[in-house]
Amino acid sequence: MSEFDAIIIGSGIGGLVTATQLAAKGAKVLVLERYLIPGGSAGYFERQGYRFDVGASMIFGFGQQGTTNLLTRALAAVGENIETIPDNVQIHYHLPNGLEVKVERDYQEFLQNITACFPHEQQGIRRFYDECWKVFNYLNSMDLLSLEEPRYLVRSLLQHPLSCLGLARYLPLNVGDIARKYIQDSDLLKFIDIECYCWSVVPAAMTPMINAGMVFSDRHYGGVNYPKGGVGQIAQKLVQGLEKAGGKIIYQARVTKILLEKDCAVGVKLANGETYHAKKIVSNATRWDTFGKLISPKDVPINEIKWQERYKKSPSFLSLHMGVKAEVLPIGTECHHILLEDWEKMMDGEGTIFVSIPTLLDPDLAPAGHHIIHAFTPNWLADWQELSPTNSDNSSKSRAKEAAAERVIKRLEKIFPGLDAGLDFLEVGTPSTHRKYLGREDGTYGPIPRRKLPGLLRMPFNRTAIPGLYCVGDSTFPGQGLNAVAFSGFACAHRIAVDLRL
Ligand SMILES: NC(=O)c1ccc[n+]([C@@H]2O[C@H](COP(=O)([O-])OP(=O)(O)OC[C@H]3O[C@@H](n4cnc5c(N)ncnc54)[C@H](O)[C@@H]3O)[C@@H](O)[C@H]2O)c1
Ligand SMILES: CC(C)=CCC/C(C)=C/C=C\C(C)=C/C=C/C(C)=C/C=C/C=C(C)/C=C/C=C(C)/C=C/C=C(\C)CCC=C(C)C
Repeated sequence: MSEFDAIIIGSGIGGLVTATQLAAKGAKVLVLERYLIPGGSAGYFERQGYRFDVGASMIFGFGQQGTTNLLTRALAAVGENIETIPDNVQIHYHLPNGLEVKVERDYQEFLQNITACFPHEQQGIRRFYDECWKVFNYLNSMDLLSLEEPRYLVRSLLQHPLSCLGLARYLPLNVGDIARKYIQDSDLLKFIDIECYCWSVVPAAMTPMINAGMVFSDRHYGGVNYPKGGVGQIAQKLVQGLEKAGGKIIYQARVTKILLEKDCAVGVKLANGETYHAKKIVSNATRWDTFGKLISPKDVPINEIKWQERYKKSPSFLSLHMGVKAEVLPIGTECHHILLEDWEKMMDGEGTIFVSIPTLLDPDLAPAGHHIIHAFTPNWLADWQELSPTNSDNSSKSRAKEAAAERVIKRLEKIFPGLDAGLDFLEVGTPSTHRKYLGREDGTYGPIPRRKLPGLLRMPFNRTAIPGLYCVGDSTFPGQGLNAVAFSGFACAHRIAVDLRL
């Protein structure tokens, strides 16, 4: 007998949106989280008076209008909301050959900024970004639910025929296909590459146009907004809403096995030996952790093996969580920065540096007179494995961490002179830290195409080939990003609710 309608493995934002949506529809839901607190990559940790976000602090989906404000909507569905602080510049880019661009919240101002750098491409710039708006306006005109639910598709097609057909046209396209229609300047095309890379971890040629429509337009529409109290608040409030709606979450509950009966998923087994049963099982773990670990290799369906031939793990990150004296930040410093000195190194390990300074929006996250600087840069687990304490002595790993942190800080001194001298706190996270605390294989940021694929067409939805088993999070359509995994949560809960006849 099933104790629950649905068990959700993992309390990342994808898992929590699925859980809250189902609980709000009256389902009996259990969330099992291996760590001490909810949120996964959107969690937090506290040290010496600082509250650090685990991941980046650039949050989409908190707008007040339209249908793409999925975080606002997910919270509202369980009677919750979060005070947010608008971020007026999405990113301040510091790029090769002195190219400096600020992506202002105001669309016209952003177009002026980028046109000032490439005046000969004025028309192409406007046409490219206007085409992204077309995608966004299609998405933002309709309820965003499961594309695996035929009645929803028919209803959407009848109510919003232009939006549906427009989206269907863009589903197989990548940003590079569109950008090259309008833009010739090779440096401007490189700028479009980093505009994509900084959230999709692949260049424009491999970044789905639907996701670019979301990011490149919503930053000027709903805007980037920071949750007061830190990114961790989103998961905390979703859990509060889940419990109010009758759902349950258990922490330190690491699922080691998804139980199958007659090839159907019927329950889970925890590391402590306990078992739980439910009508539907949802995995918020990555596909690599789900198929091959939670589902034993002999039971992995063939379509999952094919998926792994098309998608590979993106690198993880080397993260520097810094507490700094306030004087380190020049007046007018923006919250998010991208630093890259050589276009050729954009996708290399330690190539692009990402910076978030959330205390510029919420000063309460650091002791008075101090700021948080979270700097992170792509990094591979393999580069640390031979240094792991099990293979050699711990000190070689510590030295390597110190040296890597020094390299990043030295480069950041160009934007924040005096950073090194102004350091009050430093904690360095490696790919193994991400693997350990987030339970993500190799600490990966998520799946990326192995080669150019047709946009989002090959990204799987929530159902899997194993009856009763669903996936949610960044290993499912439409991929990485908090608002993206929130969409995947809405879609997953919608499909399950229909399957459960709720
Ligand atoms: N925009 C930003 O600044 C920002 C910040 C943070 C995260 N993100 C995005 O969030 C996305 C990740 O969200 P997500 O929902 O896919 O997943 P996630 O990795 O954040 O969460 C998965 C959760 O499942 C738990 N888990 C994994 N295996 C488990 C097991 N066997 N048993 C129990 N619990 C288990 C983990 O501990 C974690 O809490 C990333 O793609 C990233 O893009 C964005
Ligand atoms: C009916 C017929 C014929 C067809 C159906 C067609 C149809 C209806 C299609 C519908 C498609 C849908 C609904 C698609 C939905 C797509 C969504 C919701 C996509 C959302 C994407 C969101 C993304 C990619 C958000 C990313 C955000 C960020 C910022 C991610 C991470 C950023 C960083 C890690 C970098 C941070 C940077 C710095 C500098 C710190």
